[in-house]
Amino acid sequence: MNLLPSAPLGATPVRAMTIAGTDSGGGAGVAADLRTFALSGVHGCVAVTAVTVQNSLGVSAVHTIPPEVVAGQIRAVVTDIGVQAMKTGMLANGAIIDAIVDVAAEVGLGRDRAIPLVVDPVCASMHGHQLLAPEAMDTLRDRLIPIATVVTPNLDEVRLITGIDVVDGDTQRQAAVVLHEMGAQWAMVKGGHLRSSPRSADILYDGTEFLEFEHVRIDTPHDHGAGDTLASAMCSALAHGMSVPDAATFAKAWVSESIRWSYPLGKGHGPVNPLWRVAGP
Ligand SMILES: Nc1ncnc2c1ncn2[C@@H]1O[C@H](COP(=O)(O)OP(=O)(O)OP(=O)(O)O)[C@@H](O)[C@H]1O
Ligand SMILES: Cc1ncc(COP(=O)(O)O)c(N)n1
Repeated sequence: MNLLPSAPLGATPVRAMTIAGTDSGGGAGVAADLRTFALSGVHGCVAVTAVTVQNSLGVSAVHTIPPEVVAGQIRAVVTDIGVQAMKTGMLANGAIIDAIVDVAAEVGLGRDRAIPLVVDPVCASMHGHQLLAPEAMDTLRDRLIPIATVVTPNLDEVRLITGIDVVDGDTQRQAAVVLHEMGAQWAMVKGGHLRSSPRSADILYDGTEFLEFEHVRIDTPHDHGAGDTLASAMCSALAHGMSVPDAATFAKAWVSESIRWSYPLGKGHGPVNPLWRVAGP
């Protein structure tokens, strides 16, 4: 695959920010995003939205950060360090989403603004634990998705956001149309959960054409953090100035390799592993 360029040692690199929760097991959330940012030549900045008590078996507690502290982290970074792209992951509740959308208008974040925004609409962990309050769904739909440069739901999230039950490529494309109509500039509907298919195919749509990104399905239980890794790789590529389709091509190859080199950890699901980028066999 084509890799993104790194800045020469000592020079200021491209910057990106993740607005997401922490995973104490280090598999998903902020930890996953920072691994991908660093390994794809990007300095990663962080706005923490929630602290989760989490391991390979699941999430046992969540502590949310006050909305004004989330907005403060974003404002502090944009006004000093400057970033070329951002992504959202776990946002926990509607008040945090409102704070992000408000500060986004202030700092020029989102579609048709200076800083592109990847919205990974995380609703639950892979173990089924809720990571977004159900009453926040309207705020996600009405306020955050309309400022997304690209929104990247998995099939469970598609069902919660659009009501569409994706069972094949046709319903996947139908969901992408609805997400685009909700205001996202691009919608990328991930097919990782269509487990009956031998290929894992994601559909990208911008209101004019459907693009498909696919890879043979890798047989592993260790796919914790795959969604975060796809979205942060796309964020890195956008920070480097790539178009959304080129960023999606890069991110799909990046996450596929990271799933291929995932490893067991704990008694449950191990994490995907972008360290293939530097640690060869
Ligand atoms: N077994 C697999 N083999 C190859 N690619 C996969 C596999 N599972 C998921 N993918 C790809 O990984 C990316 C993440 O997709 P997925 O639909 O699993 O999202 P997600 O549920 O948000 O991820 P996760 O919950 O694991 O963080 C997509 O590009 C998807 O096609
Ligand atoms: C803090 C945080 N953010 C995101 C996820 C989703 O990742 P997954 O679907 O692999 O559990 C998670 N489990 N925890």
